[in-house]
Amino acid sequence: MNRLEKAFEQLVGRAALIPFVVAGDPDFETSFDILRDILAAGADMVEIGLPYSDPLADGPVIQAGAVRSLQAGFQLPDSMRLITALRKETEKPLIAFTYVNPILQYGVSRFFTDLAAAGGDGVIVPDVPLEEAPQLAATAKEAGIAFIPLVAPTSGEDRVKAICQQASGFVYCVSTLGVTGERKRVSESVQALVEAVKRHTELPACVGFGVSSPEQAQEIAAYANGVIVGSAFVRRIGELYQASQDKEQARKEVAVFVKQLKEACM
Ligand SMILES: O=P(O)(O)OC[C@@H](O)[C@@H](O)c1c[nH]c2ccccc12
Repeated sequence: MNRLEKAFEQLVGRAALIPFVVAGDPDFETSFDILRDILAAGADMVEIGLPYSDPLADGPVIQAGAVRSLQAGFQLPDSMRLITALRKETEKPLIAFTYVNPILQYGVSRFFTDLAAAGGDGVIVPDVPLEEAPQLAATAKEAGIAFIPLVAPTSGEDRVKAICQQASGFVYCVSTLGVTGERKRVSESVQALVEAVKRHTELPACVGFGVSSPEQAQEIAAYANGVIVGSAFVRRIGELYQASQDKEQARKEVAVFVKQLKEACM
C-alpha cells in the first residue's frame, strides 16, 4: 500500500484535509516552514503548487503567490529540493501540482523520476487534455507517481467514466467553473459530480475550488473523501508574510486555520 492509499484508509469515515500552497511562497525557507506547520497542525496531505508564469486556471490570489515565489528566484529544481526536505519530516502524501508546460520543459520522464526520488506521491496537471493524458499518466505510474485527474461540473457521465478509468490516487472534483479563488458559497452541483465519480471508480473523490471556511469544508466533508483548500491559505500567506509581519504570529495563524478546517472535516 502506498502513502496515498494509507492516508485515505486511515481516515476511517472522515474527509481528508488537503491544503494547497505555492512552493517557494514567499521564499524557500518560509515555504518549507509553512508546509511543515500545515502538516503538523493536522493536514492529511498537501498539494504543492510549482510556481508558473502563466497559471491560466488560477485566480489573482494564487497568481500572486506564484509571482512572489518566482520573484524570489524559485525554479523547478527548488521544488524538488523542497519536497525532498519535507519528506524527511513527514510520511504524509506530498502531491505536486503543476501545469503541463513545466513538465515538458523539464522532460516528462525526468520530471516523474525526480519527483519520485524526492519523495513525491502524486501529481495534478489541470491543463493536460484527456487525449494526451494517457501518455503522461503511464510515465507517472512507471515512476510510482499517482496521476490525479480533475473532473468538472461540465464533464458529462461518459467523460467522467473515461477520466476515472485512467485515474490513480484520487479524483479531483472541481466544484465550479472559472478560476481558483475563495467563494461565498460552494456550488451544490459538486455533490452530484462526486456521486458520478463514485459510480465509476473506487478511488477517493476529493473536492476543491472556492472553499474558504470551516463551514464550507464541513458541508463538503459530508459527501466527499477530501476537501482541498488553496486560495484561502495562499491569501493568508500573502497577508501574513509581508516583510513587516511577525513570522511567528503568521505561522500560528496558519496553524489555527488548519485546525479549524480539520475539525470541520471530522
Ligand atoms: O479556490 P481554491 O481553494 O484556490 O482551489 C484550488 C486550489 O485549491 C488548488 O487545487 C489549485 C491551485 N491551482 C489550480 C488550478 C486548477 C485546479 C486546481 C488548482
